[in-house]
Amino acid sequence: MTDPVLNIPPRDKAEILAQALPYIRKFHGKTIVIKYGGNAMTDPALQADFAEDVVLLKLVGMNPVVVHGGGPQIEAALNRLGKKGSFIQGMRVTDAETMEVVEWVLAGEVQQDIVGLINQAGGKAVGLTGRDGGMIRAQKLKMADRADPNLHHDVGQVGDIVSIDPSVVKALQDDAFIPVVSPIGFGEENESYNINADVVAGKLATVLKAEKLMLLTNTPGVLDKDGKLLTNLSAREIDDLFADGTISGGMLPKIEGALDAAKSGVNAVHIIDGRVPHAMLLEILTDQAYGTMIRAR
Ligand SMILES: Nc1ncnc2c1ncn2[C@@H]1O[C@H](COP(=O)(O)OP(=O)(O)O)[C@@H](O)[C@H]1O
Ligand SMILES: CC(=O)N[C@@H](CCC(=O)OP(=O)(O)O)C(=O)O
Repeated sequence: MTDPVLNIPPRDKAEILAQALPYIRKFHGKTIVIKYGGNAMTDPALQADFAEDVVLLKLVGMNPVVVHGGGPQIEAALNRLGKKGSFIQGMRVTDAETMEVVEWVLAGEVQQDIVGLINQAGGKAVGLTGRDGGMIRAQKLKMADRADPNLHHDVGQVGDIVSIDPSVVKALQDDAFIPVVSPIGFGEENESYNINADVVAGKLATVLKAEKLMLLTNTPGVLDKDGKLLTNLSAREIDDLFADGTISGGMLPKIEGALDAAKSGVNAVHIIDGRVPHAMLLEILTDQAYGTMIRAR
């Protein structure tokens, strides 16, 4: 499909690669964290394109790490059980039954689909949750209300990341594997936590000292009140957008994850449209500015 805002037609991969050499040199050996949002992965043809693009990045010497979401897929599974999900400030309220569904949908279904597609495209993907290698330690999130910080919301088993140990991801990268991470953490009593995938992607990019963080979603980027694409956003501009309600729902944790990574030293942080074929390759391998770039200052 054509990008609805920028009016960019789908590009042929060969055309992208013709421009790519300087970027392949620049990012050789660098880590690129790619958040693959549940809303960007609804079309099977685009999923196959995504997997091929990840393999291509690996083949030319970069180190892609995929963190996947699955909000719509979790919602569909809950609906099949006669349940309906609810969200507070972009976070799913997660009771014990919902947590079980989250674990089997993310780790059992979505992650394994992505692993299978990457392997089919010629890569060697390995699926991990935050439990594997003791990667993501979490605790129960204490969520303050955005409008009234004295008010707190109980969102159940939603996790706040305590620490990320990236050694399992690094070991896999060094061995030519492509890690595919589900956003599930574990607590002191070995309890499971549901963590927003954007937040995991932001923190993982930071601890891996990634060169780039790309968040693939189902909008052309961050939009202003009139639906116009904002190509560049600083921390201050983001505060204004939070304050006037322009950013809401799933975009709240996305921008938080993005800003956290930008402030912690990840060089380039982009929110881009995963519905555009090869959006990720266009962003990484061409000089085309694309989606919204999040800047620390
Ligand atoms: N200012 C904004 N610009 C773009 N999208 C926004 C904005 N505010 C809220 N959103 C919503 O955020 C959604 C993306 O977040 P989310 O649904 O969690 O996607 P993903 O599954 O990719 O993480 C968009 O589809 C849109 O509905
Ligand atoms: C706490 C919380 O909200 N967790 C998310 C985890 C999946 C996710 O983040 O999926 P997307 O990236 O597709 O939105 C959820 O349960 O939906």
